[in-house]
Amino acid sequence: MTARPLSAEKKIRHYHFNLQEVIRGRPHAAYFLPAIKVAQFLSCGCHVKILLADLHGFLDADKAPEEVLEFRAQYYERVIRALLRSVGVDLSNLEFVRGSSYQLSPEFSRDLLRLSKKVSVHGAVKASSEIVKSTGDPCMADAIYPMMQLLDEEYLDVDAEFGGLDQRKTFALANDTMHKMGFKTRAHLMTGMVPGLSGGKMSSSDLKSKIDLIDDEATIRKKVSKAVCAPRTVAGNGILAFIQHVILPFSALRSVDGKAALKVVLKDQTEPTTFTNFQQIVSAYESDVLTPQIVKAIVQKGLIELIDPIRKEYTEDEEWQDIARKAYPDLGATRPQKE
Ligand SMILES: N[C@@H](Cc1ccc(O)cc1)C(=O)O
Repeated sequence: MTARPLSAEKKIRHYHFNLQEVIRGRPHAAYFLPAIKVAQFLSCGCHVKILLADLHGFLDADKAPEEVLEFRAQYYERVIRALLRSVGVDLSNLEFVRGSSYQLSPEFSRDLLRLSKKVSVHGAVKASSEIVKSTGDPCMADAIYPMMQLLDEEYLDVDAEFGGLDQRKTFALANDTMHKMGFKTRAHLMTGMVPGLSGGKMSSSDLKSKIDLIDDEATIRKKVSKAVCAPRTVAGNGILAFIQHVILPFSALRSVDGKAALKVVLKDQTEPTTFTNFQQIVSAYESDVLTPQIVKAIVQKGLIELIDPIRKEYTEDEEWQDIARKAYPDLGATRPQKE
């Protein structure tokens, strides 16, 4: 998807997207991926609603204990705003909605009961199987979770829902079920699951390798330099994936003509080469003129550029730091994290 604005006629229709965030671990650098997508939606003239799914976070095998939900929601909202500001996009068409702000209403409860008569227990558990952390025997929460996610589309009044590929079973359930409730069936947009910077899925529980959005320059450099990045190998390479999904689209969002451009000095060269798409980068990497050292340096520079304004905002904002302490009491979240 390019960052080119939609035609004026389409703009008036105002698309709604819903980017969901379960309040799990602390947001980290992988969040730039959906942030870039949201930035692209916004720059195309869409109206974006970000659902801070606090009650879902609670339902999901105690990922977020009830007493921290409010603070995590506040922390997420600040981080995501700062993240999008750092990408440099106009936020006037962006809205945050707290799940608990409507999911506890009598109307929602009644719809949930209605929906429970239209979905089989097996179907509901299957729908959430790639999302909730299974603890063996599925509990009722695992079944309630996807049903609430379906109703969210209706209650948020969106035209489309955007999420990772891991949402596909819930999206399939929505396709099969929404019409049975007299609700319209929404479009579902999915991004692939991208390898993390250290290889494997980037996870907020992997504290050592994950790059926090308030890490300082030295820490970012160190973590990126430790990342696994096999020469000539593109598959499973988190550094290249980050260039593909964040650095290149970020450059496109920044440019006047909406086109990506990445200037790089290749091995044994003195003049920079400009890459305009990922395929060119893949070819250069496979032939080793673009080396692991060079691509790591690209990611270090890009991350520092993106994270710097977020960390500055955080360090200057005592209220935010206080929220962080309450949201993540175990992490000593007062200062930008060092290893
Ligand atoms: N299931 C989503 C979170 C979510 C919750 C409620 C929704 O309505 C949408 C999405 C996830 O795993 O991140």
